[in-house]
Amino acid sequence: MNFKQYINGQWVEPTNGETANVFNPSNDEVVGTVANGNEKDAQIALEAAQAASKEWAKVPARKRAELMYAFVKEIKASREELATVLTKEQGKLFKVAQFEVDVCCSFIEYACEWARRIEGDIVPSDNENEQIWIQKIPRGVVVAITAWNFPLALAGRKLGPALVAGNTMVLKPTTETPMSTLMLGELAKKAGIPDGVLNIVTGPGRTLGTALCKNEITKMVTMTGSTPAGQAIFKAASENLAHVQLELGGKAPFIAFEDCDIDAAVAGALHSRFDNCGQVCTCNERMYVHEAIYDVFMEKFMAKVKEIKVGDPFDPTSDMGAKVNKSELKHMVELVETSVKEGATLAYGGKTPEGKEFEKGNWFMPTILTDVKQEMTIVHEEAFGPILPVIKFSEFDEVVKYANDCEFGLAAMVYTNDMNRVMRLNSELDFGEIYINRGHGELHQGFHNGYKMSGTGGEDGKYGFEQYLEKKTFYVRFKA
Ligand SMILES: NC(=O)C1=CN([C@@H]2O[C@H](COP(=O)(O)OP(=O)(O)OC[C@H]3O[C@@H](n4cnc5c(N)ncnc54)[C@H](OP(=O)(O)O)[C@@H]3O)[C@@H](O)[C@H]2O)C=CC1
Ligand SMILES: O=C(O)[C@@H](O)[C@@H]1OC[C@H](O)[C@H]1O
Repeated sequence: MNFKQYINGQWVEPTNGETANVFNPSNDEVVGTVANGNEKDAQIALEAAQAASKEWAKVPARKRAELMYAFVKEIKASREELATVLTKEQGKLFKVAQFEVDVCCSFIEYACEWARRIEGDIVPSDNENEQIWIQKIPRGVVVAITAWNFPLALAGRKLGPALVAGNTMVLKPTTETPMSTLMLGELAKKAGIPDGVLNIVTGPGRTLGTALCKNEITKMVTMTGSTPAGQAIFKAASENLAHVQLELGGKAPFIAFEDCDIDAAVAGALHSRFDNCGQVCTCNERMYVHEAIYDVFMEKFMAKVKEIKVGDPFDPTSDMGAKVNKSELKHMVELVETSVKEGATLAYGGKTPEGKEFEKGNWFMPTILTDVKQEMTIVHEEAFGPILPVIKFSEFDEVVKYANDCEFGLAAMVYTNDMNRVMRLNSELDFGEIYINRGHGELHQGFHNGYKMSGTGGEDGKYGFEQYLEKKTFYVRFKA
């Protein structure tokens, strides 16, 4: 598969004629090429989005939603092809890739439900014969930049609300996993989305991405990815004070109190760490288990970890695929080495599985570290992979202090049946998204909101949709 830039409803060569290879994380094979675009491509795509923005904003929201439902229909019709490409470029289990296509669709469908809820206000004035009208209008051109862990779902999460709200978009997927996102271009065209409303370009974030963010045409930037990249984007977008929505890194604590349902907590801890090979921003990145249940909990948990089958993502019996690239794999090895040097015990995994099938690709075993201390690197640095440090705790105040001792503040997971404790945790845990008695997994009608270095703005739900709208206030005086 070889892709060009999708601009103004056409597939066009990058201005520099350069291409980049896309590699299969499971076997290192080249699965396709994409445009390795630059600043010039960014300008061309932004001008196309700008040219389409006035007409698209005039389309009644309900009609926009009808076109987006038609887009969803086209995506659903290509579910198997999209999921196959997604697995080949990202390495995720095929069944997870199929689910991700469904999630991309449900993000867009959720946004369509807001089409007839774009409501402003008429506010009484302090002056006689005057009214105040606060109107909700589209921002204009939105730049969306996505990460490699859920490229298709993240695309739907952003283009859905942006386009339903009446904006046009330039979408830049990561160079790691761009192909399934590029396929959305053809499907949007088939659905009747007007040319220029959705443009999809590929190229390095530091060059093409930065050019998109700092351009005066850009009225909003929505990005999902690492904190350092998010900070760079924040700076670039500040040149024209574009509105910025950043979903960044995380280091979610998972806390099992002495009164928890141990089997439920074990199940929640397991999937919250190893889903998508641990490459989810809300993953269980550090686990705190109360001393009273530690032995029985860890016996059950380790038994389940050892059952995890790493393997071919197209094999329905596989439980976990490969890491997305070599540098991520190297990061896994380094984190384990550092942890052991700092005094942790490698209780399981910590290396590439044995076997011929693992000689190529970026394979890493589910890894458990015990005898971990709060001050160790692994408790603070995001792994974003299948490594879990475990700490035994005794007191409530101690574990809350540990949980909050983190530069990130995205998600936290807690298992307890003590309502008083839940209410205290609600006020004392410094995270934007807290799961009580269940593992991670946000819903569209929630609000995916990172505190501290996990981001700014938040997305999803009512508050996420609102960010794709600008307000315009009229003071209207009339003759009585
Ligand atoms: N909070 C959340 O919801 C999520 C957070 N993440 C975080 O993202 C990280 C992993 O994803 P990963 O893709 O490696 O993240 P990166 O931050 O490396 O890249 C994310 C996107 O940003 C682009 N980018 C990078 N630097 C810049 C820049 N200076 N200006 C403009 N765009 C830029 C990248 O382009 P390119 O790579 O093509 O150069 C890519 O499209 C992890 O830290 C994880 O925690 C991931 C998913 C969800
Ligand atoms: O960004 C993430 O890692 C999560 O928010 C993930 O992205 C899309 C999925 O729906 C979420 O689980």
